[in-house]
Amino acid sequence: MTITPIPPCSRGPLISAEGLNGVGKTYLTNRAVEALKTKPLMLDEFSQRANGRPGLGETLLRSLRDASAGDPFLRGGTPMAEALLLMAIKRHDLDTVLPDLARGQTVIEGRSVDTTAVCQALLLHPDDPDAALQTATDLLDLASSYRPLPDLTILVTDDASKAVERAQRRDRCVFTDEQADFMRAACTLFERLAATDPARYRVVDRRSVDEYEAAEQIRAWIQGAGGALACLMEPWQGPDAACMCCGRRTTAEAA
Ligand SMILES: Nc1ncnc2c1ncn2[C@@H]1O[C@H](COP(=O)(O)OP(=O)(O)OP(=O)(O)O)[C@@H](O)[C@H]1O
Ligand SMILES: Cc1cn([C@H]2C[C@H](O)[C@@H](COP(=O)(O)O)O2)c(=O)[nH]c1=O
Repeated sequence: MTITPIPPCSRGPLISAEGLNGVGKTYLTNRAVEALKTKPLMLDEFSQRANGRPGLGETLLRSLRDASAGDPFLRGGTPMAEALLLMAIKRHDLDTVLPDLARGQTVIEGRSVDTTAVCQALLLHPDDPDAALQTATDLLDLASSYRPLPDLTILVTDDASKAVERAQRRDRCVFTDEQADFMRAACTLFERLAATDPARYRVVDRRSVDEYEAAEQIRAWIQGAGGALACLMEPWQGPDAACMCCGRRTTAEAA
């Protein structure tokens, strides 16, 4: 029996933008996209969904908002149950863009399962950064059994205090000391998590590049993400499953 590899999938790349509230994900990604001839499909961050699109994802998000009584990090006191709901929302997001990926469109998610891994791991281990890192990695493994991880994850990072300032100015609010501390811990954990998987993450650090360079780096990463992508498999179906985008199986038996 000979196994003949088949050509790469014609799907588009799935890219996520990650980082703290107010770090500039939306601002820089929009700047980057302005410079692209072919525009990606942008999947809104959670706060942009306030007015509600119909559907299951929105309903799940509303129940998290209700249960967390206005907490900016959707903390309702049961971090693992919340983690599973957040992963379900991110699975729902993927479901809604599968037809776009299948026709070759680039899709950019404003936040993906890495935010879930970081925030929920910090809630599970508020005083133990190493345990939080291990749990964040484990939560990403769990998330990757719900849905494929993004092909590329762009982490925008900065001094946490600068991100806090920008988010406060934008939202005309003042974070409590506890919320600002949570953001500082999330900043460190995002950076440590990114370092565990350099193949998937690209990090733009606003402490060392200005906004023009940052937007240009992001543009180049988005532009370079397409082409020669592997098929997108249902993680829970194993390696012989058909691609969610092109419908093919990754290996074909030849006579
Ligand atoms: N280089 C910059 N110069 C001026 N304003 C900026 C810059 N970067 C970001 N901002 C502003 O800071 C605010 C926060 O940025 P942005 O909304 O992009 O953050 P974000 O990472 O998407 O945050 P969140 O996840 O909370 O939505 C916005 O009002 C944005 O316009
Ligand atoms: C996806 C996700 C989000 N959050 C938090 C992070 C923010 O404080 C809000 C949503 O804001 P956004 O920047 O507009 O997306 O929700 C979270 O705690 N866990 C998550 O998985």
